[in-house]
Amino acid sequence: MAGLIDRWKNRALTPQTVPQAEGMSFAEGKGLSLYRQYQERLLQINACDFGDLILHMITLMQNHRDILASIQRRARFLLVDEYQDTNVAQYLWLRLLAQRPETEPRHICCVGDDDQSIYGWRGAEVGNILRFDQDFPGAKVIRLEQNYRSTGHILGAASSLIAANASRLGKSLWTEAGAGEKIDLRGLWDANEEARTVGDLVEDRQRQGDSLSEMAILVRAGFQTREFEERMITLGIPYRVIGGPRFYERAEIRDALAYLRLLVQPDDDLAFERIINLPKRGLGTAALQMINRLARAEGTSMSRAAAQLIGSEDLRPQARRALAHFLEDFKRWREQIDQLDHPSLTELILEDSGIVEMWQKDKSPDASGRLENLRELVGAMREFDSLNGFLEHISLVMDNQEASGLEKLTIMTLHAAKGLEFDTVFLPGWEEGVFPNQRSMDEGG
Ligand SMILES: Nc1ncnc2c1ncn2[C@@H]1O[C@H](COP(=O)(O)OP(=O)(O)OP(=O)(O)O)[C@@H](O)[C@H]1O
Repeated sequence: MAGLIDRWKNRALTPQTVPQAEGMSFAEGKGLSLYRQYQERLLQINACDFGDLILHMITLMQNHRDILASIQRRARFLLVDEYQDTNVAQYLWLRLLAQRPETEPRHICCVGDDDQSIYGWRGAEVGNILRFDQDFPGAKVIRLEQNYRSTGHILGAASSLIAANASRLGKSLWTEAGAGEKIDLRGLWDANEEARTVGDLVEDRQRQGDSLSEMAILVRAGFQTREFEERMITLGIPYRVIGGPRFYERAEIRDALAYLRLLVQPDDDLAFERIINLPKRGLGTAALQMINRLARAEGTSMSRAAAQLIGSEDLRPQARRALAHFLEDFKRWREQIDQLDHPSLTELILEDSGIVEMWQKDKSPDASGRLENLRELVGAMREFDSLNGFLEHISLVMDNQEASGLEKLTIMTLHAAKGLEFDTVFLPGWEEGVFPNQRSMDEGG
């Protein structure tokens, strides 16, 4: 619901202006009415959400011309960066600010690059920049075509790729930096081979005296960092993941690992505590405290204390039932250890426990990335002979504390890399469905 409302706000739609058909689109037709109630509640508690910051300004400026005029008098020079990433609401807000009376000078300067529009998925409208000279007649368009960042070969390759884009103003980049090294293009079998090859190339460059902090691996989606992280750990190359935790430190991965650890080691209290109420199964703090107290009193593990508790009357019946289910699930999964291979067993656990469903129902923007990470985890397990072997590997990986002060190789998504510069860049995973991402092909933007 939060996502839906945010998208409406990005398009400058208030509860009064959401089109009727769209208003019926959520919660069995209640979307619009929930939006209205949400706005009323915000008003009652004198609060604004992020989208309101601009939406209220638009409403205010549209309905109170005197206020608009006074703001226009104060904001005489407008400078906008990353114009290609503005959404409808920001655009309308800007138009209102910029439309000073004809008799007064208008000063607005927008910098942007239609070829770098990467935020369509959160409401950015590349159309804003494409229409700029019509929206602001008389504005002068200056093409900044000299590039200071990249060498000739890189510009050439990038320009010919982007030439295939459908909506763009078009420009021809050039540089005085010289042709530079050629782009090294290789077809490799899978991510594992990519990680090996990149690892070797990084080492080669290090031997030639290149600094690790001048090298980066850029991936399209978060789950892809895993192969590279493992390879760098094996080679002892210090690395950092920008824009998010390292793969095995991500919350959903730690959750899944806790399930697996408890599976093979029922006395692992840390794992037990992490997942006892994840996904939520009505075993809150009270139940947990009771299990904890009993475990300490008896000098036993929480799993064993929990098993005792379900035979007693101490817990509320609902919590007792939930706890019994939880323990039965684990008993059933343990019986499968010898029947199923460990990736299939993990898939089963992720499904049965409700973890997958929990993320499928989650409407936050990173939920689909978390599901991808979980799939990647199952994929990673296939490289090991047994569950124990895999878990041992993980403890080694997790132990590999981030060394501070050292030069590090950077691993990050292309989105996080915007505006940064490196001497050597590796771009793995350019394959159907990954880059471009399948979702962006299906949904556009
Ligand atoms: N006139 C110049 N002479 C030399 N170097 C320059 C010049 N202008 C920009 N640069 C260099 O080019 C790089 C990119 O500059 P800048 O960040 O201003 O570009 P940008 O177009 O705003 O980038 P983006 O598209 O990411 O917004 C920087 O390393 C900067 O130092």
